[in-house]
Amino acid sequence: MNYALLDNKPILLLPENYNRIPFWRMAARQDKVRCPVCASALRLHAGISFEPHFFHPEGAECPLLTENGPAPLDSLQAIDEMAATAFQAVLATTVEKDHSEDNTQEPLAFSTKEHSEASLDEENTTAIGSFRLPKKRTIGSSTTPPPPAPKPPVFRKRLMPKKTISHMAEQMRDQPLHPGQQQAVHATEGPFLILAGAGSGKTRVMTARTTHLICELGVKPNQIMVVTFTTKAADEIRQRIARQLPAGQARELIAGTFHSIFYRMLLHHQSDRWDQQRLLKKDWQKWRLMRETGALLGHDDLAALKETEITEALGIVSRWKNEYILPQEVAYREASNDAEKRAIQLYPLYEATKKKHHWFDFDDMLIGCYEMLRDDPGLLRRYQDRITYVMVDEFQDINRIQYETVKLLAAPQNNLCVIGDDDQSIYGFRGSNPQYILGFTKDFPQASTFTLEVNYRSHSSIVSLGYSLIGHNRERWAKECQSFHREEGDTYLFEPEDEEEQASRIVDEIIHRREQGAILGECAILYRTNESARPILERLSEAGIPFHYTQEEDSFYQRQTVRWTLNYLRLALNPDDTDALKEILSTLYISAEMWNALRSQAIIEDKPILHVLPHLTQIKPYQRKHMQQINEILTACKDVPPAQALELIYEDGKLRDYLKKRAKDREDGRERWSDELQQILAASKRHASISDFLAYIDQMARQEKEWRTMRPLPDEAVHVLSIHRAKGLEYDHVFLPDLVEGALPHEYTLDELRKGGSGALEEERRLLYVAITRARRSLCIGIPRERFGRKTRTSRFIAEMGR
Ligand SMILES: Nc1ncnc2c1ncn2[C@@H]1O[C@H](COP(=O)(O)OP(=O)(O)OP(=O)(O)O)[C@@H](O)[C@H]1O
Repeated sequence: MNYALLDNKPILLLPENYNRIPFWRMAARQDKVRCPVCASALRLHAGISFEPHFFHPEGAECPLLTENGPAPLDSLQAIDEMAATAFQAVLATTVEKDHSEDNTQEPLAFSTKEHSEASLDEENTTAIGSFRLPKKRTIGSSTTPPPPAPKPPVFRKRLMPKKTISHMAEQMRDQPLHPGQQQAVHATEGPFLILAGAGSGKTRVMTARTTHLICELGVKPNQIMVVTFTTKAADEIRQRIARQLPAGQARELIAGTFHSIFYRMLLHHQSDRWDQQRLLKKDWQKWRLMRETGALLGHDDLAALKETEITEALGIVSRWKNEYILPQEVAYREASNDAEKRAIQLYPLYEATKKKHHWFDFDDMLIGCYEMLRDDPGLLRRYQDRITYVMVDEFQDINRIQYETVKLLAAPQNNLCVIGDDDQSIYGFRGSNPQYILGFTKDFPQASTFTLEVNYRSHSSIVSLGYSLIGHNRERWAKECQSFHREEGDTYLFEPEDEEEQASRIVDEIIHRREQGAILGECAILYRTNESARPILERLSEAGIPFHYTQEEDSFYQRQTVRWTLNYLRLALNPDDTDALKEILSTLYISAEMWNALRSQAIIEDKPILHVLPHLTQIKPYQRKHMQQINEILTACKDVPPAQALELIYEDGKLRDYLKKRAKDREDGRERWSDELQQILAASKRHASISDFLAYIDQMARQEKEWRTMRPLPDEAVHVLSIHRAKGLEYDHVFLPDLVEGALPHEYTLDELRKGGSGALEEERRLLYVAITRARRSLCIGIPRERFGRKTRTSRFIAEMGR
């Protein structure tokens, strides 16, 4: 139903007031939205593909519902009529009452506004007769026309592709391998480049090619090396092949990622040197090593470096190593920025320290294997004799050191088949380079090239959106593409108010699809940056929907800025909360040493520590004034909604000033703290009281521990993952949040663009292309109108791909 009562006033869900949905959603959570027939609390369901509506929660008893739960579909109309009559009755009495009490009452669409907004309207408007006009506007005499009203956000619309691609011919349908795929399977000798678009069956072709080599051509499985991008892909190929081969044979196949195959070789020949106990797996292990080394060697500048600076520099070092650029080669390089300068300084030191302690990192495995084969011709020969066929999947993401090693192994026969899609190269920051796929035929002039251009995965409008977008990249191999599926598919664009509402809409949509028969495991939410995941995970948790999520960052609520902010709120509720006060002392410029003095004073005066703060003798007059203010602010915060309290704490309480100064002192130019403040603010807007908000956060913090250990069955949980991790995977329903400038394309990319480089923008476009092409049937793209409390701009990619 699209009508309900809010505080006994009728509200109507009509397109012109859909912008009220976040507020009504919150009111419904607080049981303030009621059914006009039975007066029970209603919930609001506002997803993406369907009209928003109010509904009775499970177990409600209402004439609108049958005894056995919601009424069957065929009686819906009768129910609607019944409710509408009841609603009209309330409406009539309300309007009558309103007219008799106040003849400036707004029309129905506006009578539903919440009080704060209504009073704001009164402040900013002037009453003339029964009309309200905005202040600072004159009537009639003005020659300048009023500025056009901003376009209302799009609640939901179909996103139509800019270019429509053709369908595959009817007579070629329904065969396990189509002619192009068959050709790729049967061409086995010599170098071979398969350029394949997204969803064109690369995995299928690799599997079929391997079985063809073994079953038709009698090649032994241990003579074939298949390199995949993920262990999961290697396992999948092995499983598929196992179904077609005698027992045990599939296990002999040399299949895996570059790292796993090369590491096995290293362990076999140099087991002492490559003991996995000596592997530096995590970034923190590396930066700690560097910091300690710096201190030991008396490099004060190194010891003073921040964790982020060391990690950033080691990222550059890793890229150099993947490009096989050695420390001595970078020594004389002119650094293009500070990070590169630090990397030049760190690289030799990092390598020497590792060597001294016999440690190694993942990049060393690649270099180690390459050098082992290059420097031992006898060993190389043995491998070359044994491995007679080499296949490399996701070749667009290969880096130099991997490519050089593959070339060594494939020689001299060069039965080297590489499969890739230059449009899906998304690991530039790790040293991978689409130039290797684009230049393969130069390295192997005798190579045959095939293209696979039919997309078998996605419904046609999804394929068209992907190709409309990627066509804007200059550095690419142009491909003709066709769609196997004739169904158009669902492609939606929606513009929620902010990231919180965006998460609510996605989750409501998933609930709706589940009711329509969709499997949760076939729904995926793909994000560009980790920040996008938080509200989504929280909303999934609230709705009790299981999900798969690999924690990639620290918990949001454990971050320093967030902890400080929440402790201010805790103190507002309870000035006796000593733990909270102790944590925020530094933000008040009170040293930890004063804590004991404060406690003694509080005991003597029998007051909360917060209240004795202004009376401390050790503090300066300006501090005393600030402490008094803090006490006043926190007292004022107690009874206001958390969002209002946060504004007071940020501004009047000067928390924002403190964080800004702190970031400046640490020369940490990144505005992460500011985004974090805005994220807390956005989250708080969904709660009416501080206690409600803090209880919610405690619950989320508890649930987060469960998220880390939760292992639901694949089909029974929604997938929440980064676009990078989604490569090679596919889902029926894909949701892409935050298609705004600064998120996708990422802020770093925009920085590079401002400096004149366009390479990073092309990689971001490829990233979005990968995301879009993961979807089989439906794709929903969210454009929150605010993110981190700031107005957003729609991602430039939207206009490139659709209309
Ligand atoms: N000849 C075919 N007929 C019908 N379906 C096919 C055919 N070939 C592949 N498919 C299906 O198309 C989908 C995509 O195939 P696959 O995952 O092998 O593509 P891919 O090229 O590896 O994709 P991507 O690079 O985008 O990850 C799969 O669901 C697969 O089963």
